[in-house]
Amino acid sequence: MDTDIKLRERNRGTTATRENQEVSSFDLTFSDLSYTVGKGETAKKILRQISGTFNSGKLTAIMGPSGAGKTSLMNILAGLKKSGIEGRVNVNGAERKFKTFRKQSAYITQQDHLLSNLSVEEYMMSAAHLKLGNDVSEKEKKLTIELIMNTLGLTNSQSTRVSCLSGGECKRLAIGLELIDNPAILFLDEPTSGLDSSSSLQCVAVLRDIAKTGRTVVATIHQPSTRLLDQFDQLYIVAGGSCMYQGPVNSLIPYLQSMNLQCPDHHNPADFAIDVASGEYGDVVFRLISGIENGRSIYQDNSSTSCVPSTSHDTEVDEVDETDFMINSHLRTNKRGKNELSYGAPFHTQVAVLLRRTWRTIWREQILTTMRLTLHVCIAILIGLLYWQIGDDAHAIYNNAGMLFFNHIFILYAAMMPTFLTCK
Ligand SMILES: Nc1ncnc2c1ncn2[C@@H]1O[C@H](COP(=O)(O)OP(=O)(O)OP(=O)(O)O)[C@@H](O)[C@H]1O
Repeated sequence: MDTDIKLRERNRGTTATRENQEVSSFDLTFSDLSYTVGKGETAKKILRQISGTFNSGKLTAIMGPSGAGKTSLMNILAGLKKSGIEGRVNVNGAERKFKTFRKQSAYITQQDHLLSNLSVEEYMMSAAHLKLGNDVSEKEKKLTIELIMNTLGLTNSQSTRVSCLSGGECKRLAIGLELIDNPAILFLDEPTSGLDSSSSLQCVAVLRDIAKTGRTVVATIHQPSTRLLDQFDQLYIVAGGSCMYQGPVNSLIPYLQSMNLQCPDHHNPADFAIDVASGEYGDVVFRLISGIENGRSIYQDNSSTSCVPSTSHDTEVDEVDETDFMINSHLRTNKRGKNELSYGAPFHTQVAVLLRRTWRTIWREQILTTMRLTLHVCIAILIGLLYWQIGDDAHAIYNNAGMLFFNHIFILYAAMMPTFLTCK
């Protein structure tokens, strides 16, 4: 209760400075993007001169049948793939610069690679130390993570270890960790995979809130329910490496209707669109791709002009409520790392934070720690008995060398043991 009040007070305090906050928004456009893997006869075209626009302040879903090229597209846009690519990717109209872009954006993978023995708060704090560096005070870091946890609904679980979190909470934690250094563009690969419908809704609602703060949020998504789909602002459908639809979610059905494709009553529009993209309604995909000019246009359900060039978009950010602003204001204050291209914490801080974090995780592996302690004690007794008082005996030089060799090997393997035992 106290924390709630404090947070509200802090929030009120930051609201006063709202006018002074610079909102850096990044519109991502890509044109004639092709992606080919392999060479010569084995070459495979994954993306085919695809174009599109992902606007700031919008939550965009990339949808499509399995193998259509969604992940490839997102990896290319996030800068994770660099070879075999043709075409242009622009940020706010200027060519994307990899070094800058990697710092302006964050990529949240489908699998959360989280350390299971840390609590939510410890995890967030370690990330804050690493990402925000020494220029940001401890108090400011604490405030930042408190606000992120509050916004993502993780406050009640802040002392819970990752191993005990639900799937939805793990996903929200993964998002929270990326939010600490205030990325302007957020890519998420299937953020709802493995979550039940209510956790999926919660997760996407969080993403929607983040988008409302002026960020560009792009997520690939598989078979969303109608309710889930409604949470998204924009939809980008990939079919066989080409763009089949780009536009607002609620314009999807009118677009398909304009191509003589009638979504059956009570049918999930997302499922219908995927069926169409998979070719279940005949060879209409080509018409759909031409209709949207392979992503060069954005469809709008407007009787006079149905398609507008993808560059003429509305970048106006929706009105944000108190919660949205919490992310907006406090995270924006931490933008120095992004804009000045610094590397967050200096090397010695990184080493110290990572050592502390590793020590905690190892110590909390109770079975492992007990085993290691027992093993060390047993081996120490054994070596002590075997090589008792040989150090002063010049005749036992080979035994001395043998003991040193044995100790080195033992220390080496004992250090590797946690990796063997904890890797899955
Ligand atoms: N490096 C590669 N070498 C060969 N084929 C590849 C490579 N990368 C991707 N592909 C192929 O490209 C196609 C698109 O892959 P991608 O992962 O982008 O699809 P997707 O739409 O994300 O699928 P899913 O929804 O199943 O994850 C697939 O057929 C995949 O096998």
